[in-house]
Amino acid sequence: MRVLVINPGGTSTKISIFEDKTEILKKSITHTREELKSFKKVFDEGPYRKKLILDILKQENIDIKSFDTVVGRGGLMKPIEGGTYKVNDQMIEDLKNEVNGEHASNLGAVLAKEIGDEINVESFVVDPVSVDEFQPVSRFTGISDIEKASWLHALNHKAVSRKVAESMGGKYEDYNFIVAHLGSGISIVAHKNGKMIDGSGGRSDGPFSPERCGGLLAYPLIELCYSGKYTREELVTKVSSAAGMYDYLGTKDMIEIQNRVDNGDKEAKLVVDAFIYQTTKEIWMYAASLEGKVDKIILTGGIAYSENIVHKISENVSKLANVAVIPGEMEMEALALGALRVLSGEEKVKVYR
Ligand SMILES: Nc1ncnc2c1ncn2[C@@H]1O[C@H](COP(=O)(O)OP(=O)(O)O)[C@@H](O)[C@H]1O
Ligand SMILES: CCCC(=O)OP(=O)(O)O
Repeated sequence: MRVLVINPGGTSTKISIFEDKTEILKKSITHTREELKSFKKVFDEGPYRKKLILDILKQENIDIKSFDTVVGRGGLMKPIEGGTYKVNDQMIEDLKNEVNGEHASNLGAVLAKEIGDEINVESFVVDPVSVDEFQPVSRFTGISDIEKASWLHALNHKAVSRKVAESMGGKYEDYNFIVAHLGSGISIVAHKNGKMIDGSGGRSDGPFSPERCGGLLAYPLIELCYSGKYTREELVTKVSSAAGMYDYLGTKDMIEIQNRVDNGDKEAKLVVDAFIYQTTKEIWMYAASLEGKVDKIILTGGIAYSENIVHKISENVSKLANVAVIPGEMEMEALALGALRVLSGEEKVKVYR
């Protein structure tokens, strides 16, 4: 089976080719802010990103007709349970109408379907961002107009959990994990026997990240909204891509920030300490969702490459459970394997309605 995997992100489009479970090609196209500025909506970027993908395949002398399936990172469709879904018209319509918000991953299904349709093969998405397995009690905020919903890096969460479970000799469903995805966005989630029952994610919840705010205080936020300092659009941009480390230190690059710390920059040290403190607190908090029965804490995402941060968080949570570190992400592999599981009949494909 030859699988084309497409993963559109805020600043990149990643593609991989898998032959069965083996990745034979991986490419990442970086998009600058300037480049994407001309598109009003994420959805408008589709044709541009598609052309870049097809150009790479051409450069690599890969015939698109050679693919047996195309799989994309699923975005913000209606809340659904985890699994592999065939891309259908309803899904495309919902993504186009941004039923659950705007995010680059919304293009995953669109690009997979367009290329799949062209070569007459099925297209899929796996564990989209809108996978919502929260238990009812996790949804309360204390204000009936606002419900907490799942909006997180579900694909990588489930992929690293499956990997760690396998290394422990069991299945994802056999264990309780707390997974901290530490990337440019952060999500920290309690996984109970294969379900993400509670967690903090990309929408102003949890610790601040390299580019996003964390959980915000209601009253100061109301004051800021009505202060006239920012328009609505500016504030949305700020909390989603110009907050966190960037707002405090002017960069989202954790390697640079660590260099500053190593060179004695006290301000940078305090911000990094605050990040470690908030992340530690959040991990301990989700232990409560698992009644303290935590089989493993998993640290993943780009920041999990940082020896200093990983060491400090691991020390801070060592009384709770052992820590496994899977730096970076396993998204491309998770997408390919998700499609292969349904094509081989190992797992039933899910229908999006
Ligand atoms: N070796 C490293 N040490 C510390 N931080 C790193 C390292 N490599 C990447 N990062 C940081 O990880 C973050 C990006 O994480 P990543 O998981 O790639 O996020 P995304 O895919 O959401 O952009 C950036 O802040 C980057 O600086
Ligand atoms: C919160 C899940 C979606 C998300 O924010 O992903 P990125 O951090 O890759 O933008």
